[in-house]
Amino acid sequence: MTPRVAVAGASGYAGGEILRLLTSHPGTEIGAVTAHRSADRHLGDVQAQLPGLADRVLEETSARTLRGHDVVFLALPHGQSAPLARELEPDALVVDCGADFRLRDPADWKRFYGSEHAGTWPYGLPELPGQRAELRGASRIAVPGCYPTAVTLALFPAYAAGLVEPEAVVVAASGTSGAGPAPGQHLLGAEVMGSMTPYGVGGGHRHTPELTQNLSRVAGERVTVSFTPTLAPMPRGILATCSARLRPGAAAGACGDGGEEAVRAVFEAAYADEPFIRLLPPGRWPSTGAVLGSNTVQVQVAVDSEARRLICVSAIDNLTKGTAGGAVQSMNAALGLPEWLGLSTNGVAP
Ligand SMILES: NC(=O)C1=CN([C@@H]2O[C@H](COP(=O)(O)OP(=O)(O)OC[C@H]3O[C@@H](n4cnc5c(N)ncnc54)[C@H](OP(=O)(O)O)[C@@H]3O)[C@@H](O)[C@H]2O)C=CC1
Ligand SMILES: CC(=O)N[C@@H](CCC(=O)OP(=O)(O)O)C(=O)O
Repeated sequence: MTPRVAVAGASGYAGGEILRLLTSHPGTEIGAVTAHRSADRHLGDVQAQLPGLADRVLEETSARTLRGHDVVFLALPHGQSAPLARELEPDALVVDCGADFRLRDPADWKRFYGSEHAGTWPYGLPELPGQRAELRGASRIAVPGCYPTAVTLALFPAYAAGLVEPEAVVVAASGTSGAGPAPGQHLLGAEVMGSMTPYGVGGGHRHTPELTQNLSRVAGERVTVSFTPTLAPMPRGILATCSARLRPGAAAGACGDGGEEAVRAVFEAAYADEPFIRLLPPGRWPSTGAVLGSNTVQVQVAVDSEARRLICVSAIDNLTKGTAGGAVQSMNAALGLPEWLGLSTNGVAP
């Protein structure tokens, strides 16, 4: 039987992107679409890019409207998912795009989100080593933050192979849709266009513990991450530039003749069976424009022999692979469907 899918937060950026993907998903049927302030409005009033669903009426977001579905996507502000999820059927698949269930350490949650920790769900990043087994048949999934998706997928092969020291430095630029449509002064077009600025500098961004959690798990030891996010004057996309010092043994090989090929071979092997990760040919670099609207992750790696550092660069669309695409991919994995169903590797360019 075709799974019936509800989308909570259907009036938002992430909810709208989930619906865009589900309209081309051959294995699901769209059920309730819900919202908060936009409840009772037509979807066409708030998501003009979805003409096929324009006549659907947004219902209020509540357990009553979401129950009775096989799959429920929650695309709500942080903190709203946990109380709602408790009221949903235990055997429905609930996929949360918010942060409520991503972190394992309650102290991390308290420090970065300020409230009580609601728990930890299987993490919706199928490419993370060992994660597919955890997702298959799962009834609750926590979709990663957009920066953690871009950074973890760029760096995990280096940590899995023991190539680098457990201290990474990441500078990542994101399009403004990553912040949602909240009318903060700093997101006005006049403030954002033609200008770039960092934020959350000095370990203050809430994705820092998520990055540490992911990379430490792969490395088998605690990995610290110095993470600096940057707001870029574009609607969508994340470009993450990640680096880590090569371990002395690895550096000797990686910085010598043919070393970069050996490093590439590690990444090629790690990504070999991944439908959405593309290690670019030597000399080509990831660009956000090339992955727009797709579930693709572009990656490139280089060895800086002088600094003895490994550089890994990735590009994703924050709303597709960084949220809604990752959510649909994880749903597919949980339901035992091909992971690529409803998801494209082709971007929209120029
Ligand atoms: N934007 C991105 O790139 C990413 C977002 N996410 C996560 O996805 C979630 C949604 O983000 P995004 O779509 O950007 O945010 P939006 O602000 O665009 O959408 C939020 C949605 O939640 C609804 N909503 C607002 N307040 C409440 C409330 N109190 N109770 C129930 N529903 C409410 C809104 O309804 P209405 O508009 O009708 O009031 C809207 O549908 C967040 O947790 C975010 O962190 C994750 C990764 C990346
Ligand atoms: C540009 C921008 O503001 N981006 C958001 C990240 C959005 C996201 O993926 O994260 P969550 O799901 O954890 O909110 C931020 O830095 O807060």
